[in-house]
Amino acid sequence: MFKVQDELKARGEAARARGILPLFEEDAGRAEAFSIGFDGLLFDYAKTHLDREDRAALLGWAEAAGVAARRDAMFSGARINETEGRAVLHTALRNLEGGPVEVDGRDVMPEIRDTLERMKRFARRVRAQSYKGAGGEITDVVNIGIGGSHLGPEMAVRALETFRQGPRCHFLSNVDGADAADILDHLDPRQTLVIVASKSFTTQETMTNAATVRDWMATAVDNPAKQFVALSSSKEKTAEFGVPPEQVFDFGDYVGGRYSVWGPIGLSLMIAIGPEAFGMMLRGGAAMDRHFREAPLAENMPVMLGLVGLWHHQVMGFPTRAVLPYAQRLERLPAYLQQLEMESNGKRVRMDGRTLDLPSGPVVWGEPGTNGQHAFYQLIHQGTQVVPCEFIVAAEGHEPTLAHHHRLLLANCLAQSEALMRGRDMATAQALMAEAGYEGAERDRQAAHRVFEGNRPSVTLMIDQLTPYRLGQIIALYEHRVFVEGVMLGINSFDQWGVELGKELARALEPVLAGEESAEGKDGSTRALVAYAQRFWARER
Ligand SMILES: O=P(O)(O)OC[C@H]1O[C@H](O)[C@H](O)[C@@H](O)[C@@H]1O
Repeated sequence: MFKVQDELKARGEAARARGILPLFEEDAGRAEAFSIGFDGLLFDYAKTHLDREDRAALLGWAEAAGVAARRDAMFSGARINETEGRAVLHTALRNLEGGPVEVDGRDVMPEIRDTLERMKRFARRVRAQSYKGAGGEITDVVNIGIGGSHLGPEMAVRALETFRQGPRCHFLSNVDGADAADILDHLDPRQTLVIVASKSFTTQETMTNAATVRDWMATAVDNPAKQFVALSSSKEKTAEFGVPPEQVFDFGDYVGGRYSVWGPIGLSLMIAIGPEAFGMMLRGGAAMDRHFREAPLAENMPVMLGLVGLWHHQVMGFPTRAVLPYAQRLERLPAYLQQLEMESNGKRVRMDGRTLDLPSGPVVWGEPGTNGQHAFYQLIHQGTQVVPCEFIVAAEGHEPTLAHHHRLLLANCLAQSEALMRGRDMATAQALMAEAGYEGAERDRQAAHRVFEGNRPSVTLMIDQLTPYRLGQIIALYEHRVFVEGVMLGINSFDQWGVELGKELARALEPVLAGEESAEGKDGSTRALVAYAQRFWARER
């Protein structure tokens, strides 16, 4: 195993001491050498501590970890999700111009194409208003799902609002009745199409919400199941629920939940933006797949984004990373990436069963700029923790009459990465305070608060404009980045055993809360919290 602890740790320390800005002075070609342009995207990682030798060392690690071979195994349909015994083929969902993809000798492309055609036909009918609810045309679509069956379509529908001509889409996910109440409150059941999105069709939150929405619909519609669509891997369970088979869109177990927006789980998106625009998103994803498979590692965008991630978290020891889209319509991208990255790489055991000897994936968080600037950027600029930032911004917006807004947005984005890198030293701060009339010790005290350490790394992903194609590229870029980091850490990015224990305990606690089972055996804290709720309920009744 390549010893990152040794060579790279030493490199990380040297890089920290050296800083970022001097690298631009030493290397006039740095901006070009530390960026990758591909098919309309510009990924700039020049504002990091990496120099050419550090990068070569990271690439050495990628080679030693067998990233290329593992990537090829994934695309080939091998069962690389070893803890669940599954192939990992979300890429096949967008392989529409490619050749066959086989799992155990069976080509999965015909079933993928067939389902996509059925989705298109259905989406067209809803959009053309030839598919009708009990009260006429469908004005609203409610997608019921959680995790991977929620975040992808919700994020993408919001991102592509400019392209929406179809009915309004709502996303019901939380088992909190408030979520259902707030969404249903504004809708007419006779004109609402309900999509139950659940790969397993057993997820407690989704099935509870689906039953509630079916009851709500039954108050106004004779046959509510007719206005239900199911997206799932389990045809038996969708039949049990009563969804007509022609309204069930299924997919293979080789599509993981958090990678599933490209197929049936994306139906609400397809209804919103239309099959053609949805197809453009698939094309964008496929273009990134080709790049990931073909570009040499050093010029490979997902590989380099992954290496920068590992450099920041595993080598430099920065505990989190912020995703900061300067695009209001990408407001759900950080939440989407939280699942993609943290559910994929937040693990402490390697594929071979050994405990990781490096930190696993970082905490990922973020909010759109410029809003974040007026909230948490204080910590990013002057806090004691370094937060590597990932900026995403388009050169142009979709509001031609508001182009001046967009220039301000872009100026703010670029200013932040510059400020993080440059900082402001004590001498400059002192001069500013002297100008403001402070003197002596008071000048220095005031100046200390206005110092910015600088040397804080960021990367910027720049696009021309946020379109379905670009969104497809961006999602696939992040999917492959997560893959690269997972392979290099030796972990399985495609299972999620860590979510199971809480589910089991919740199932056991419900009857305890209901008073049907005793709280005996529970810890004192849990017993006290149960007792508080029960006392409250007793008083209410
Ligand atoms: O699509 P479903 O089977 O309903 O699963 C929904 C979600 O719940 C699971 O517990 C996992 O944490 C997610 O990876 C998954 O996307």
